[in-house]
Amino acid sequence: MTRSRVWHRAPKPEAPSQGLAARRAATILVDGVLRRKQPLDEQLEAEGGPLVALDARDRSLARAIAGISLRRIGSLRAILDQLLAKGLPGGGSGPLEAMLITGAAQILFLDVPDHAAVSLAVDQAQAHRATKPFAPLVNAMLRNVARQKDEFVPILSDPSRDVPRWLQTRRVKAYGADIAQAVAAAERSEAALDISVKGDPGHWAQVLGGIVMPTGTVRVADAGVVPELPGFAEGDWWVQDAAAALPAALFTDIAGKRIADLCAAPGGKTAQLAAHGASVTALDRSRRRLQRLEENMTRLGFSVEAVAADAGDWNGGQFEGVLLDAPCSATGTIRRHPDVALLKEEKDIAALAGHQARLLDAAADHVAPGGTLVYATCSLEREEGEDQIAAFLARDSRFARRPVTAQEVGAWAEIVTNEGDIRTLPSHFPHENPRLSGLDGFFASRLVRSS
Ligand SMILES: C[S@@+](CC[C@H](N)C(=O)[O-])C[C@H]1O[C@@H](n2cnc3c(N)ncnc32)[C@H](O)[C@@H]1O
Repeated sequence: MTRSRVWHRAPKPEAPSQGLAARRAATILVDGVLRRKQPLDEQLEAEGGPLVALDARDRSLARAIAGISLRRIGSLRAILDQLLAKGLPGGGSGPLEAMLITGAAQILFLDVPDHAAVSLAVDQAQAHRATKPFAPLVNAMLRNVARQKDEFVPILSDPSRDVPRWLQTRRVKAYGADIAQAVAAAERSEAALDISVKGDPGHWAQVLGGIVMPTGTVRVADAGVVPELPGFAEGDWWVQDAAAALPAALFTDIAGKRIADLCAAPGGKTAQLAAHGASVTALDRSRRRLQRLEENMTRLGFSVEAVAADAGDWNGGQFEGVLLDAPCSATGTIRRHPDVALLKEEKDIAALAGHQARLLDAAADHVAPGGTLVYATCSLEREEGEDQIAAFLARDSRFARRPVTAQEVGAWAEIVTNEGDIRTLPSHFPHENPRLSGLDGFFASRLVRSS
């Protein structure tokens, strides 16, 4: 039987007695998302977080295990369900489910010997009071996963299994069944490192071993540790998904103009505006995130005005350009943040859309007559994109769309809608190397104020 498995690169495995710390950390991360509903990035950035005591190699292994476990959680749960006729004992006491999920993920998707994955999961179960009684079950289950790999091919080959049902249903409704399935398939691959560069993209593609995308983003597969790459410390480039680089690029001739970036941190789009010579006021409600923006601007050598304020009630006056990269469900970024699929709920969409509408109205008042307003979200939900702009244009007659043309985005017609907005999908930019494929799902619209 042909295997449909894709091996994800993990650091070379060690002897089974080693590597327990990395497995334990991965289990804590996955358990944090599943039971405590804590975002992965928040756990990774937290003081004293699970990776703190690990060396670089174990950190990278723990991240790889947690990442693939969350990315393929629907398939992994289906396989465990098939093996566990009566469900998880005790409804899954403590981190039992996370131990099984991370163990099975190593067996099915990572280049880790089966016996190491099984025995390290059993060691973890034995070391934890809540799971100790179930150590024999962990052993039996994971041995069965290893033994029956080929029987799971039908489960593993349906990408929609890894998308929560409510989200898949919405996608089918918004984009049709084929595109929804292509998006789910694209989300199975880990995203590449995308960077925006100050200088010549061709030069940096050569230095970093990457490719140049139609819009000038440099894309690198398997880049390694970002701060150690050439040009990072020197401030020659910054990390930014190719789709995330599109909204700020919709402002034209901004050298010397005043632009307000209203939801700015950590500053990817602020950096683009500054790189094009704009005088940028970067606003964010979160002081912690604004501090990161300031650190990023210092590294890049850009001088911007950073303001900690709520964009909904800020009295900052008028600008020639306003960018509103609004807080959103982030359902376009699941390739990069697989935990989003597990942490968001359908009811969040309407609440976020209401918040975005209020921010959009506030942003509109900061645009001087003749000025440009760019609205963007990294969501695939129409309520946060196309519908939001349709409703705004219907209620604010001062604004009209200035349609984006394919020429403005590297002749990439696929990402421009009939109305002249940008709509990218994770299934865009297919490449023979899956690690170089895909885009974050973004929406962006460019509006101009007449009076
Ligand atoms: C999508 S992120 C921005 C990403 C950023 N534009 C970039 O390119 O790096 C949204 C940001 O909006 C901020 N935010 C959320 N609600 C806000 C509000 N009412 N006023 C100002 N900032 C807000 C969040 O703190 C978060 O940093």
